[in-house]
Amino acid sequence: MPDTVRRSFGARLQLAMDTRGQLCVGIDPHPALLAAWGLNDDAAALERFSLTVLEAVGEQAAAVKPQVALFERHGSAGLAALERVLAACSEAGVLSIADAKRGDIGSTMAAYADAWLRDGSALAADALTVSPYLGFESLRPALDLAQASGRGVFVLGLTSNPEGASVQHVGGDHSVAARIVDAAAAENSRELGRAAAAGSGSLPLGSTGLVIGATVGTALTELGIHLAAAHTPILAPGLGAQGATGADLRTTFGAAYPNVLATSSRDILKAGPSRDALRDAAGQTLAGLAG
Ligand SMILES: O=C(O)c1cc(=O)[nH]c(=O)n1[C@@H]1O[C@H](COP(=O)(O)O)[C@@H](O)[C@H]1O
Repeated sequence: MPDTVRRSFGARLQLAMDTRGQLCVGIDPHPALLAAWGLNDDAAALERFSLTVLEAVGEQAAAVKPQVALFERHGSAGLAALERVLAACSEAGVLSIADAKRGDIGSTMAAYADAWLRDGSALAADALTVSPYLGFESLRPALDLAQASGRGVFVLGLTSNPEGASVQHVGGDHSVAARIVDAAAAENSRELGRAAAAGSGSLPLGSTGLVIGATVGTALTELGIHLAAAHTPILAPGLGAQGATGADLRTTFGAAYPNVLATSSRDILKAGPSRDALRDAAGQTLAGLAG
């Protein structure tokens, strides 16, 4: 990333979605997928798998999202493979979202931010998934470093798994999820206000995103959560393998749908290792998102 005029993550994501559409392809090299692709379950195979996905869908996807857990399975060799995959995303001009779901007390959060969001870090990605369950403000080091370095975060809001409701729905009209959504919106208002004051013009999206599952159905309405007027990017996992469709996304998010980056992993990855088949699968998913 050049040191001169650095664009925000929100601006870069908006450009990528305007040009390529609203699809993020998850890079989740599960052991069963590696086997189905005829690969061993080792670090070299993770890299080959990931680079194949990147080559296949790099021009269709607004972003790719490597699932860090599946690299951690292979210890330092797996993380070294992830470093090379993140570097390859950057060289290919494809936004990378490291799905590590980090969250800790502020002093430790600063170290996670340093690892994933600092220029020059071997694991630097364009954005990182983070967990707010130690308190939204515990994420401050990541929020601040992301904005300072032209990167972003996606904060877990309403996750795609059914168990998430037992924590995230608590509080009714003042649910945990609604508070996270409001905190992200406030963060983006401040960022966009500073950008406008600095003469950067009006930016459509801030750099503090939310994770809201494609599978959440009517939960947004039930919890009284309104996303339409917010400048918050929304990462929506749950397409395909977890059962959600493009039509579900359009219904669930309504007027906020333009801010949604829909993400699918296994449903696309199972088409590999043929690059053409991966491309076709991503193309079909994109067509479903367009309606
Ligand atoms: O942060 C995420 O990406 C995430 C949040 C969430 O609520 N649900 C969810 O499935 N994910 C991730 O998104 C990916 C979904 O994979 P598939 O179900 O294969 O499409 C996995 O890497 C999950 O860890």
